[in-house]
Amino acid sequence: MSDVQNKDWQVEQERVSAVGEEIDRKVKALKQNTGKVRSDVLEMRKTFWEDVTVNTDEPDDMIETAASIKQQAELLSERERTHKQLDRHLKTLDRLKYSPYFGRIDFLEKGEKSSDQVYLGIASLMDEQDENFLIYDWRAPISSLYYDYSPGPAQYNTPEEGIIVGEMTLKRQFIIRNAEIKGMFDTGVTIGDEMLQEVLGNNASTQMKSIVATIQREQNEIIRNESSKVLIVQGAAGSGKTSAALQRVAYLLYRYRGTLNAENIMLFSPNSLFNSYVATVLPELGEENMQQSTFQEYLNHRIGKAFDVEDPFTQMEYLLSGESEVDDQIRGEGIRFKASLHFKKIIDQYASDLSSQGLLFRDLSFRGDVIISKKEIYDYFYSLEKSYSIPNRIQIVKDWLLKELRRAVKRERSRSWVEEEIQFLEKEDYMEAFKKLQEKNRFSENTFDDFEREQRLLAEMVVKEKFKPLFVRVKNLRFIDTTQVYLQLFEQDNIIDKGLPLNWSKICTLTVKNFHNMVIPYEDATPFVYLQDLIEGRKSNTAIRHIFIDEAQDYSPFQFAFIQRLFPYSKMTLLGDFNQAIFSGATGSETVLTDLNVGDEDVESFVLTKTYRSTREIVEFTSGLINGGEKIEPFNRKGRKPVIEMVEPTKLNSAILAKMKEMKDEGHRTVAVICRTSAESQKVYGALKNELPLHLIEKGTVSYEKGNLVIPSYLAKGIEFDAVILYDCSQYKREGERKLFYTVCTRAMHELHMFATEGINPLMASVSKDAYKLI
Ligand SMILES: Nc1ncnc2c1ncn2[C@@H]1O[C@H](COP(=O)(O)OP(=O)(O)OP(=O)(O)O)[C@@H](O)[C@H]1O
Repeated sequence: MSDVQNKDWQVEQERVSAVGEEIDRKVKALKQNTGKVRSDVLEMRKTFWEDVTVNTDEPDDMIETAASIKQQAELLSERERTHKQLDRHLKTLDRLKYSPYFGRIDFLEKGEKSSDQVYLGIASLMDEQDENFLIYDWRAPISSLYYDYSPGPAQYNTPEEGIIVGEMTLKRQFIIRNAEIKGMFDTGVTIGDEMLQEVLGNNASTQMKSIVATIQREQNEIIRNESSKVLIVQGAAGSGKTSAALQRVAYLLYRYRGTLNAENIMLFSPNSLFNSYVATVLPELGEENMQQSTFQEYLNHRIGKAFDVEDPFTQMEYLLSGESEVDDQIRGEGIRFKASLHFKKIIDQYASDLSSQGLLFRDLSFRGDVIISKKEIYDYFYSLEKSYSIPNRIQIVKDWLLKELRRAVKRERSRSWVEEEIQFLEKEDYMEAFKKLQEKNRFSENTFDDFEREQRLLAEMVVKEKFKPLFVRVKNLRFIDTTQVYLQLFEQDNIIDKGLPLNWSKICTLTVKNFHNMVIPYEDATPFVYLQDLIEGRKSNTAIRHIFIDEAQDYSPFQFAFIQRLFPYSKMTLLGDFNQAIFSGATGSETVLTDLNVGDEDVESFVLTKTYRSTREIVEFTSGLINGGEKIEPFNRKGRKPVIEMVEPTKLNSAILAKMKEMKDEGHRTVAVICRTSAESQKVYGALKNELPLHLIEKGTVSYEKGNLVIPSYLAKGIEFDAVILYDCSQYKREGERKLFYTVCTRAMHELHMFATEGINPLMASVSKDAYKLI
């Protein structure tokens, strides 16, 4: 290091220490404040019931009591919120103390005499007088200079003053750990190769990390995009789509602080494992996590317990098992058809036809007798004014049915079964009836009249209790036979007559059979819920303002249209890679990335071709597997070539065991054996679990630890491992599995080792022989 560099280093270290002192001061002040709020909260929790006036004697008192409880609860929750905020702030300061910033730029604004020094960290920090920024938040407008430019002319955009032009005179990067500068580089064009090398060369983590220190220019564009309604990011495996998405959430929360909260943002992710994988990024950046769900969870929630909804993983297992080529073909055709916007249009038309005829209802029965028949409901529905929408008419029918049920309750009171039931009532029920009578002030003394009234009340109680399920059913609109209405599409010839797939009648038989077995195949779940919404009407969700769909290639055009309808006021960010469309790859259906039904003016698309996860050698191998792979640009990190090792089937398990041990000894912390199916994973796990510490990942697994893992192919998407061992790559034979094969190989950061029992698979024919080592 030269003297000048040495001096710079010293000056910067002094600044780090000075900033550390300021942080200490702020922490001290904040802790005092937090302590006060914490004791307030504890005190309030302890004395909660002393501070509310509880009196339940009279209705008026009850109202007053409720109001008092509410007021006290609001006070408590306000204090708790403040406490949470202070706590978060403290944690952020703690992180800043450890590593206050990662970058510095000197910027000379046009017309100014001296340049500003801008230090960038995960949050901003003011000096003691609260006048100057010691650290700028990485999301501040000026910080974008750091990501977008190298030294020289530069500009940035501010919401208040528009574009600010000037010159960047210095760009410096820091690696600071425990308040000590460990590395410092003045950089040129890109954001330091050195720094990226350092970050990417590390071991894989079981939790995703934030990338704020090394965000690349093209990623920054995505993170800060504010203009588009639908933003689509198509990016190669490992190009940082998920990372960009999460930093974008953090950016939006910063940019729209005060109007946009974490609850207003929703991320649809591929599975529960992925949910926990990404869960630490935002808290690490001092932000609350957005809402997260899988689309499957949403569908399950909507369809309820009446049916088993098949999940995409079961669908995948079925397709991979290749049990019957013919069944596969029919199922595949059905899946393609039901994923399409054409099918959505058919359902739209069908729903509009249902306005004049064809809706189906269920009888409402009580104790074996039909009290309102489906025919009566049908007649009532179609007697209503046709200009009312179906959902409006359904509401009117509901009100009518509730009225009819109340009438039935009255009729039923004098039936003999009621008297019998009364005999079996518990003492508490009598007491309750007695209390009610007292409340009504009608109970005078032990007269005959009183007895009569009590009997009437008891009868009403008994009947109402028995009628409860019927009321619930009507309120939940379960008098509509949605299942049968959906199945009509497949049972009546005249409803769908255009653009039908070849094996339509077989698809119909299969669909009906599944529903009768109380199973909704995954491909039917969205169309079914969509039709249900058209009939019942569903209030759109207005709370969610921004939707992120990761692994968007797994969503069909129909599913995306459905999501858009649910969240009409929401902006959308879709991130995906059509080379990893493993579900649609297996069936050849369209995905939302290939068939997006939104106006061009609303859409902005970005393509990420640089990839960061894997070593150059692994990328050279994996990009040979796909069309257009030559466009993928690996980050220059050296490693060993992927290896394909021939092995006899009987020796496969022991070879895997030896390889896992070897990888571990080489210092890899997460070593994943990726199997094609879940059945295969279970077999490997069973065979090896007593030989070394091993975790099996299944579709319900929510998190995983470092170490040795066995995981089915389709669950590995989105995550990464130090070393990947492919169980038996000879099995990936069909063209439909190319994307699956590409996806599993791209999970490896440092090592990719493939075992093969029947030689190289045909999908590898397109890969240059130089890109792997065959042993
Ligand atoms: N700018 C960056 N700086 C540092 N690391 C990065 C950067 N961009 C991406 N990475 C790293 O590259 C890896 C892949 O990133 P990520 O999972 O976000 O990619 P992806 O495009 O979603 O991948 P896939 O489609 O294969 O699931 C992660 O380890 C991530 O931390």
